[in-house]
Amino acid sequence: MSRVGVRRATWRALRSRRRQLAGLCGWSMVESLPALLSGYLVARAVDEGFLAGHLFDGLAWLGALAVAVLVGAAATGRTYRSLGAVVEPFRDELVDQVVRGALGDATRAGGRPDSAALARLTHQVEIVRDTFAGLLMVTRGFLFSAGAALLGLLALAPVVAALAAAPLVVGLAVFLAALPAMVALQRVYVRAGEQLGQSAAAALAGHRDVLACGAQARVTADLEGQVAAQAAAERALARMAAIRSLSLGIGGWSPLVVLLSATPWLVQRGLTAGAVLGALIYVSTGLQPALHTLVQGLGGGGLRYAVTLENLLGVYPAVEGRRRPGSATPPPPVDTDHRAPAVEVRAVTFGYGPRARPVLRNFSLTLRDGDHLAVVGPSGVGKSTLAALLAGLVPPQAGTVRLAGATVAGVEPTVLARMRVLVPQEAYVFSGCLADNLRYLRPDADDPTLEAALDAVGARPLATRLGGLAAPVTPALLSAGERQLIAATRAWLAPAPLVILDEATCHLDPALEAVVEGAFGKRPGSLVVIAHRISSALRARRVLVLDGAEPVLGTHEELMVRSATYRLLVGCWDDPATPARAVSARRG
Ligand SMILES: Nc1ncnc2c1ncn2[C@@H]1O[C@H](COP(=O)(O)OP(=O)(O)OP(=O)(O)O)[C@@H](O)[C@H]1O
Repeated sequence: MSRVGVRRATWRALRSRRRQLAGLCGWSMVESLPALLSGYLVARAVDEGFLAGHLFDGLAWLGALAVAVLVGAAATGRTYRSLGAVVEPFRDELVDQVVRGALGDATRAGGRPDSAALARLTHQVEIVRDTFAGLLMVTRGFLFSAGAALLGLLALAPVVAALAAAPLVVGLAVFLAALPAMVALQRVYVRAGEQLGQSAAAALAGHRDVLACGAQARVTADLEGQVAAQAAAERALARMAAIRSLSLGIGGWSPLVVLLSATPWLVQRGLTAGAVLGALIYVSTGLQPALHTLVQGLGGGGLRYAVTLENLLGVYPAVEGRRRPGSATPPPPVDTDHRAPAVEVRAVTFGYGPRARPVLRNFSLTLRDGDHLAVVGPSGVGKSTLAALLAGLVPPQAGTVRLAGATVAGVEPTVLARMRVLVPQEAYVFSGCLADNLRYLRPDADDPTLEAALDAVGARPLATRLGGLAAPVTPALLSAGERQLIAATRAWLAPAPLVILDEATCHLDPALEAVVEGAFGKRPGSLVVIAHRISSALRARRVLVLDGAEPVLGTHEELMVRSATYRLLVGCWDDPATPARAVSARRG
């Protein structure tokens, strides 16, 4: 995501809150009253009061200044209220988008949202909120305070305004010229920190694997390299602070020097002592602090704002334009071949680490469109691994997995979502209404379509119990089976031609499981069921037995003859839903 994206998002946030921004500007104007009047009132107090021998007149002018200060202080409180009205809605939009994006990614990938990443992103949203607020405050503070001080200087004498404004402009120009380089360095620093955080977290989470593979030295060297890179980035950023000091020196301090050294000349031209004092007050209490705040604010929080927002927009670009279910842009088309097999696994070898024994070795499988396959085997043999390979969640170390002719390894989640839907055992349901949960993989589905899906999958009683499509869903209050039923209905609605159920109905009673699998069996496309009960195998057209040796593929009858593992599994499965009628139903 580019800087242009950040600029566009910022302008959009400001433009859409013009009224609140006008309020902020109005109160800022009142707040800058002391900055506008201070030098002028002091000049009058000195010239017409104290130097003229009129003590009370002088005090009266200073009293007027005190009133202006009180009014300004009262206005400061109101500026913060207006600031909240501009900043908080922007923050809400960002949070909304980040959470939607994370849920969308998780649902499309058929798993849980990455809560650590989500926490990191919402923390970044808070950073953006705080720095956006800071940026607004320092920018408008500079514009109004420096503007007011320059106006005051003009009122005193145009020549002193020119003497003070010239160095200010040069100092500001130096700072603005260095700003892009500062943003670039800040970006490098933030990226280095993120990379280090991710690598450290990955190393910590996988420390057993690291030890098992004997990779401690390599992992430590990698992390040390990243620590060094982050330190170098921080040093480079710190060096940039020198530029900030230079611009402050030119723009903030040299106007004072210029004015002081020009005093004799100014006095010769008829400038009064009060006017000289007033000009010095404008520079030292108006221009200089305004520039100081701007430079420190932009150079600190402003850089963090730009880089953090850039980061967020890069993860969820829709932050730029709020994405709503139903208005989602369709994912790019998948380059599929309708004549190709629905699933084609060719000579796949996969293991969870270079030294780990492969879970699948030289494994091949072909399913035609409309096929219905059950996968059975002892615990830990690799059934879920096969499901993950078919779903493109893990890439094979050798061989290929193709769905309708398209390779799945390394494909974007949005594209994968068009090719297959994987329903894991841990059903993912999010807080929201039932309809939102069901529509997640098919945002354009209207209510009648959702109702039809509920009927097909046998989820109608659950929907009625919850209170209909608009009823709120609280995942923690649902039973595991109810969550599975919602996830199954969502998958049934998905446009993907291949459905993979990985023990996705294990918490349903056998009768409801039969209804769900029957619904998927009638759905156009292909179905792979990692079987939890023998009844699932009996309903399938073909069964794949994985037992660590050579996988065996066949019908139930064939496998009863050919596979001792299968016979053993059938014998062990204590399944009340295994009557002969299930076999005859399948045959029919
Ligand atoms: N992320 C992982 N990292 C390392 N090893 C893993 C990982 N996931 C699974 N394994 C190992 O791979 C093998 C196959 O696991 P898998 O979950 O595919 O088996 P399964 O047949 O689905 O088992 P179950 O029926 O108990 O769910 C097991 O030995 C398991 O310990």
